[in-house]
Amino acid sequence: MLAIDVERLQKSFRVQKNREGLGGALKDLLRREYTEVEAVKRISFQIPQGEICGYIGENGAGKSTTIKMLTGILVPTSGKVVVGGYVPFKEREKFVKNIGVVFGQRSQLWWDIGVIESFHLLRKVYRVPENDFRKRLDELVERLQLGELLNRPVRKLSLGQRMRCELVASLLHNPSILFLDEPTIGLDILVKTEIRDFLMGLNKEHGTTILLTTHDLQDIEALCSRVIMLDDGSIIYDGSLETLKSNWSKGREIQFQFAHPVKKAQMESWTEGLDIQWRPENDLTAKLWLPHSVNVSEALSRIVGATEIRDIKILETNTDEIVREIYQSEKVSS
Ligand SMILES: Nc1ncnc2c1ncn2[C@@H]1O[C@H](COP(=O)(O)OP(=O)(O)OP(=O)(O)O)[C@@H](O)[C@H]1O
Repeated sequence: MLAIDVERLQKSFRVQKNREGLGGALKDLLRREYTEVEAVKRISFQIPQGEICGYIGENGAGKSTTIKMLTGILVPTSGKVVVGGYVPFKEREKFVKNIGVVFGQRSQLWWDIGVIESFHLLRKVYRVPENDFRKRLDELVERLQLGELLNRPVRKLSLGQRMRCELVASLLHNPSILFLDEPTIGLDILVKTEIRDFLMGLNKEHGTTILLTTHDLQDIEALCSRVIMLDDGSIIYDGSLETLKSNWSKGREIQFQFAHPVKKAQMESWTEGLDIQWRPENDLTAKLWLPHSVNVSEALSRIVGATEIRDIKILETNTDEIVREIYQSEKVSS
């Protein structure tokens, strides 16, 4: 079953033009002029139930506008949007029972009351039966270790503590689809890891579909099997992170640990004639940069034949760099 079905979805905003100077301001008063901003340009994608999908793009690419249409906050200008079997902006009451939303920069909790009071209020909003609520709350509190935080007012929580509470709040009604907008923004690496582990577990155990918007590509690497990349309102990539990396990385890096000290000139002599760069770190370790054009097995056999190797490590392609490059070139084929 499809959790999210989007076809030729489009959103334009009418934005007031501001003319320059005092004369311009007077003219604006008498006769306003407007321009159209097309924030989302006829995008189509389908997300099956149980998938974790990353939704990425530069500032202003149209991510929030899409999420707002998917969660029923904004009405599309045209196109089809069905989430959990409902049209979000039309069937709001039934629709919201099926989704959870966490906006990293905005809270759904009441600032001055204890966290547990907010949870009770949300139970009433979503009409969750008391027994189901208790069971769910106990499970979530244990998973996210909220125990002693429950009676504190939200304003006295750290950002990491608040984010954990936000996640619980979004899941109390057991939604099958979760929208996360920058859920780890501003958090330290420990809390980020905790949240990523929690989301992974949630997806595995409950089959929760997750659409994750983030600028933190480590979130994507840790969680997403699929990534949709947006640029200027259009989808420029929809596929696996692996394919994105292999299509876009220019090569790979291999780290060698030698059994005996080696000088850079010696390393270069082993791979003479190959378009390869050696970067020694000390006498016993060096990194080798191999562009895709170079035959890896030829390079490796030359090196292994020339010296004794203690260890070889193929280093991960740096996704941040790849994505930055794609944003800059603004073209990608899936
Ligand atoms: N309410 C609005 N009125 C007019 N223009 C808008 C409105 N909301 C968004 N836009 C414009 O639509 C475009 C897409 O904005 P959107 O907020 O969806 O981008 P984003 O990818 O979420 O960016 P960010 O990463 O900065 O949150 C931008 O040009 C933005 O200025």
